[in-house]
Amino acid sequence: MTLITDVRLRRILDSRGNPTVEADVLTESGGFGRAAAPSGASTGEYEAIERPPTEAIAAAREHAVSRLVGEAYAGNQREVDAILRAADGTDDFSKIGANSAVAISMAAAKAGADVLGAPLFQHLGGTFRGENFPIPLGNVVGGGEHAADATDIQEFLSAPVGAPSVEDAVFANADVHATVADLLEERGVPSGKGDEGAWAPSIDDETAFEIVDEAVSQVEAEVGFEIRFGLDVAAAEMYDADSETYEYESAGISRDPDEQIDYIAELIDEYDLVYVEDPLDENDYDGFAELTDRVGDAGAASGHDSRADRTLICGDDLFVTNTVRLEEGIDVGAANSILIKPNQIGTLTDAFDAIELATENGYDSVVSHRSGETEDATIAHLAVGTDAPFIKTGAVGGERTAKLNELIRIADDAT
Ligand SMILES: O=C(O)[C@@H](CO)OP(=O)(O)O
Ligand SMILES: [Mg+2]
Repeated sequence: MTLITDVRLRRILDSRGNPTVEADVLTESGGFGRAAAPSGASTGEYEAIERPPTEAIAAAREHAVSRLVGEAYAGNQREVDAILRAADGTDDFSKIGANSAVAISMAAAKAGADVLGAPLFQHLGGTFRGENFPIPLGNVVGGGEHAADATDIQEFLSAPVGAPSVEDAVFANADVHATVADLLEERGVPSGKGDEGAWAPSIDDETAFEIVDEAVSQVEAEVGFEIRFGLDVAAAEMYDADSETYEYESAGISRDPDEQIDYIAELIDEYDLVYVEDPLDENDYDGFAELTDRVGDAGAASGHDSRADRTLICGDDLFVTNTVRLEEGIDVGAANSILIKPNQIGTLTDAFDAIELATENGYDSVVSHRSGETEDATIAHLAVGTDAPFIKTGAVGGERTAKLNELIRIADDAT
């Protein structure tokens, strides 16, 4: 019944106004799934390859579509994804493009769920997936590759670790975002927004820490549950391999790797950070291991939610959702958490395998959006279906709220 009868591919707009790939998958019994590929700006060196959409679509039509149509069952995700891999024939999807691959993979999953009449998270995770919801990490101030003339650190992330429900958590992050705007206005700092909807004022990192710390405390007092915050340093973007230093350009500071580790450890201590993503370059497994060893056990939330019982050191560009790179990290104790971005690796199967490997080894998974997004909400279902403890998908903005509102609907049994 879920035999794929058609795969249609087209170019659509993403949130940055760039073209991206959308896929429709149709099945024999009338099942339908539609999904679109997101796109990164601070992409990791080891990510699967995103091809220009026109080329990715042509290549997928030529090499993948005929292998799926009349051959594969949308309900059998591993089969669909294995066919995509075989049709591509490379390790990094450089032939059909990870953008075509991930769009087809996610659309097939939705078509499979549609035939079953089940919500996507249940098709992906099974009936007995449990009752947990991920804690949303909301980007409230940012710069780096996501906004010009703003903070060096790419993302300051509100983390409502004590929220009693996903709905409370989503609204708390929106409150923190709004409170940051008030605090910026009080200081007379004008601000636009970056690619993910976070405020992108022309302030240094130190000022951003003060403002986010204050905003989080204010909202915490209002809502009555614990809110902490975290960072995506996106340090690979500031690492200069020639001088072997991290360049904080707006602050005019250079840090060597040891100084960078000390700096991050001090920030965790001073601001009681619950989450730090990519604090070091994407090739520095040993540095990640040293930092994790120093701070990984710190920062337990005060008893609200056992899912936030330590400081997460998360590998994004380090692991690129790739089980081979994650294995290397596990071997040396680099990080205690992995960012999961399906388009970094190309298929839902690969993303699942990374989550499973992480869980087996005590690493927390953080399912994530990209800076370039669409209204596609698959990652909300992926996070719930895999029981991921965190999801990072912004705080405001239509392409971000598409996922956040879907989480609320899932909790309300209304998808
Ligand atoms: O670095 C990141 O984690 C992401 C998403 O926030 O950014 P991008 O999609 O630009 O890689
Ligand atoms: Mg990142």
